Amino acid sequence: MTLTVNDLRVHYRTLRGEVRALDGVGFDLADGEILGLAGESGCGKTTLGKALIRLDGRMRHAGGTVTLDGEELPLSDDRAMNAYRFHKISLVPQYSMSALNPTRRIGRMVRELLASRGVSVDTDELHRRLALVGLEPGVLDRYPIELSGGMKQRAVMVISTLLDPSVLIADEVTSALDVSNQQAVVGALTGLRDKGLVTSMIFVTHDIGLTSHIADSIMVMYAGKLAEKAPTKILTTAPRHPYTKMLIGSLPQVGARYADKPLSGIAGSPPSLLDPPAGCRFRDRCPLADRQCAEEPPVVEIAPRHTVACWKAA
Ligand SMILES: Nc1ncnc2c1ncn2[C@@H]1O[C@H](COP(=O)(O)OP(=O)(O)OP(=O)(O)O)[C@@H](O)[C@H]1O
Repeated sequence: MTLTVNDLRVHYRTLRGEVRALDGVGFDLADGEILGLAGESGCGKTTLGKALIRLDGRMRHAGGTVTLDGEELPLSDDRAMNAYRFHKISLVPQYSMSALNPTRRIGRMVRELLASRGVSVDTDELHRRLALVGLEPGVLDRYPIELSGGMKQRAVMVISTLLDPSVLIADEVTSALDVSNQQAVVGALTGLRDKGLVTSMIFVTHDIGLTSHIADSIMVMYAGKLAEKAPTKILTTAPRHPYTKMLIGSLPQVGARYADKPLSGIAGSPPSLLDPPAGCRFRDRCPLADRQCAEEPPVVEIAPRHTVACWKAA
């Protein structure tokens, strides 16, 4: 098992109190697995990715453990995390392609980044990796503004995986791209895994349709908790959590006309994570909710590799 996350709790300190962005999340990431992480805005996807790399000043590790390749990560110790960050676990952050330094050529950024980690550039290897994601060596002499969004995103992916991390977290790397650039980025990510340059991957996205093309399994989060995790085929064709069913049911279908099949959203909104209610957090929006749902549902493995947190899923 590459990564084991157990009852992870990460809060943000705010003037109004602590926001319980991750409130007891647990899952495994197997060797070679690409895990799609889905759920509506604010459910904690980005917080999970950040927590595994660096807790910023407002974030607090409130409990739980993360084990990577058999070692527990010192999440609260920023300095100790340096030994893991980028070397063993790496992140392509949301909006990272727009955050590239506009005054630096790509090649110089690579050299500076590697130097900061005490590693020198192996030019042949760098060219091989660029080719793997469909980029010419010439991109190293270019400024970010000279590259398309998809090229920048692929360059960031190469930079993030130069030290062959065990886990790569890719946060919304396809959101701002057109369909063909999305395909190129998804192809590049799977190529990095298939060539063994990263062992396993967490692919964070709003787009459950796209993630089903790349992910071996999908985890759906709701309001800081795990709702359901299952192999992709099962999660998309036979989901058990009412929230997953509604998410899948609200996906638009190409060719379906609104008049024949109106798009159905999920009425209501998630609870505030400042002071979340007890019990199932989805119950105010759930058509199946009853008195039992005032108790917090346990996360149950209802079939091999299929876990779900819902009283009504059994
Ligand atoms: N810096 C912060 N300070 C306080 N609360 C925060 C902060 N960043 C995120 N949050 C809150 O933490 C919760 C989880 O946010 P997070 O960004 O992890 O969700 P997300 O699922 O990644 O959303 P999105 O898809 O919009 O990126 C939300 O309630 C959000 O408002």
